[in-house]
Amino acid sequence: MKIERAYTIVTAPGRNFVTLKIVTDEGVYGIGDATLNGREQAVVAYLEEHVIPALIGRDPQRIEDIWHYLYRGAYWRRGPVTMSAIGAVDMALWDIKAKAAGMPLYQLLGGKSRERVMVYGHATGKDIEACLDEVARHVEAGYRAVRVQAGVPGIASIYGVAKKPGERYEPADAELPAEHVWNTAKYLNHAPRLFAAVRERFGDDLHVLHDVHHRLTPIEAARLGKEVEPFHLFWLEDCVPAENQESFRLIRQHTTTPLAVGEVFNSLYDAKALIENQWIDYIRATLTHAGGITHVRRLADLAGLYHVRTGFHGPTDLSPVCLGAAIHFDTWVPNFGIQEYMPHEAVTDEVFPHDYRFEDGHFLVGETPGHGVDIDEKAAAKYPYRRASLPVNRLEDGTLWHW
Ligand SMILES: O=C(O)[C@H](O)[C@@H](O)[C@H](O)[C@H](O)CO
Repeated sequence: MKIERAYTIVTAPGRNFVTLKIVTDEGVYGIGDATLNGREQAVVAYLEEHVIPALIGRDPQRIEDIWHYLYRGAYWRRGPVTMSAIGAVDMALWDIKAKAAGMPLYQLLGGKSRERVMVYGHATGKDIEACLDEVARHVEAGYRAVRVQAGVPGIASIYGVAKKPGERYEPADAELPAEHVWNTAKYLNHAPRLFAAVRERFGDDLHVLHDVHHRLTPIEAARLGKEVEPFHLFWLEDCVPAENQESFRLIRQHTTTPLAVGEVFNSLYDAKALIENQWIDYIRATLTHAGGITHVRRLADLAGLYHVRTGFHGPTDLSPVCLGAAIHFDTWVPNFGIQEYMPHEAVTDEVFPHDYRFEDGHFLVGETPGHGVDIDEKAAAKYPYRRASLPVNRLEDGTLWHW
């Protein structure tokens, strides 16, 4: 088998997505998700100029060799653009291998470790009351786990909370970055009240999660983790920016609140110290941004040695292709924790037909050979790319902060 053709498809059904399609001389094709929110065209250029020309004529079944060819062979290692491009190639090649074998992807990985994959949904509201109503809506829909984010009095806009009630939250909401204002003291005083209210209304059984979105310093994160211990969070996510993995040592010394991190990681090396020192409980790197199935499998295996479980990133800015492949991975991976789920818009699902199903707070993997997600190129052509950027955050004195 040989790779005959490969090309990128950029489409915006609801939001921008980049898909790589690899076609073989035997007619089998595979697709991979290459979407890097707010930086989509950088990955397209990387794929078209540097990756696709080097793939033509290669044997698509040699996934391992192609992975190293693209990683070591670039000389310049890691980084979100490179790793998302490699991730898309890798996902498409696993899709091809599984189709050629006539098996759903999870079978090739090692078979089912579980019957279904628990997900967490997002409940957000402009204040605690509105957020509780959203939690109730999720519980009624069958969710066992819910991430809660509420507006904070005195902070005009907050991460995760839509501008208008009932509106979908999409962070890349402007052509150039919108400017938000942040106040750590107000947030820290308010956040524990939200978790107290959730426990009060929904009891002990619901899994409650929260995303700090990288905004605290280590000692502030330690305070938050410690103060919310009575509310037994499933996890506290991205409590500090994690380039300095050592920061988590300090947080860990102060709190038993479980910690999750890694959605912006693109390599095992971003998480190595976090895992080996058991400073975290859940690793959130996912297939598109961290070099595909081949690399994330190594990361998950390392994590498993240290009791760290997976909790893959699953926002709407990863396409159904990444989500579908992730559900196969989640079905197989022994040290699975949870899968994030932000439902895509109906137009997105129309462009990306798939066989995974959501039922009773869980995903059920499909049985179609491959990863079970396709792209309808005709439908995709109806939704042209529009530049969209993630916001920036400033402190009240104008200092640029972490968004
Ligand atoms: O926990 C999450 O799902 C995330 O924080 C996302 O929603 C990011 O903000 C988004 O992926 C940025 O592109």
